[in-house]
Amino acid sequence: MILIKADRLSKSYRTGEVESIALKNISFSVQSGAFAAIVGPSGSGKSTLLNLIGCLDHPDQGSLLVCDTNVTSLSRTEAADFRGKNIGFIFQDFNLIPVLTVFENVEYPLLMVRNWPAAKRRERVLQMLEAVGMREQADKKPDQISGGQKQRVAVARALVGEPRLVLADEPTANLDHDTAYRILTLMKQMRDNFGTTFLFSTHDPKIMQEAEQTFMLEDGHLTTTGGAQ
Ligand SMILES: Nc1ncnc2c1ncn2[C@@H]1O[C@H](COP(=O)(O)OP(=O)(O)OP(=O)(O)O)[C@@H](O)[C@H]1O
Repeated sequence: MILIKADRLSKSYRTGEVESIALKNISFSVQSGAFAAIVGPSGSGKSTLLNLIGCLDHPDQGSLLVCDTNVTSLSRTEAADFRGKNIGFIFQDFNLIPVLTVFENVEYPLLMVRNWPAAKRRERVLQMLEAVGMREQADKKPDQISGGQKQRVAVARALVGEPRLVLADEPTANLDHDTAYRILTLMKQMRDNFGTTFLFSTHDPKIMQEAEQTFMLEDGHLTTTGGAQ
């Protein structure tokens, strides 16, 4: 089953008189359960593409289907509702809330988008912390854990609301290679265990090899696709 289908997507940014083309006529699809990477150098359009798929921005042209929804022209409220139900996000700088504990950071999305009783929330958060190997650290604050551990917590937070899709913008950019590799292994394990589709961006060829499907971007053009279509 196809989870993401992009057809001739284009996106430009205008700053004063200057227009920069971030994506030009991008077409591709991602199957449900994929572990896929968008690869390309800095400025090639990776974040722009992830932002469109995550409904954080609109394309100028083309169509985009995500989780059975045409997201091309959702309103802000519709987009927020769609994201809450379907998409988890992982960021390169982890984006944990410093004043909250590990447990509270993972619980946060449930408080925002799920009307679950406290006991059910607690059970789900502990299940996710267990899955990423961070249950013992539940009461610590983000500044008391390592970068790799922070990203483990971020993986748990992304998955806690049972999204169909996780989008990760350079999730390993701030990690050393061994830790980066372990985070990718963890993400793949989560895909295997929960069936969640993962799409992540990277500029690192070594990290790219961990993906089962790759999309290469260069100056806003999709130059190569590899792996399952
Ligand atoms: N908000 C914006 N305003 C103006 N130009 C932008 C904006 N966001 C991105 N761009 C431009 O669009 C192009 C693609 O940028 P994008 O951030 O998507 O690339 P990227 O591959 O994610 O790069 P990086 O790896 O450095 O994050 C670049 O030329 C960039 O300068």
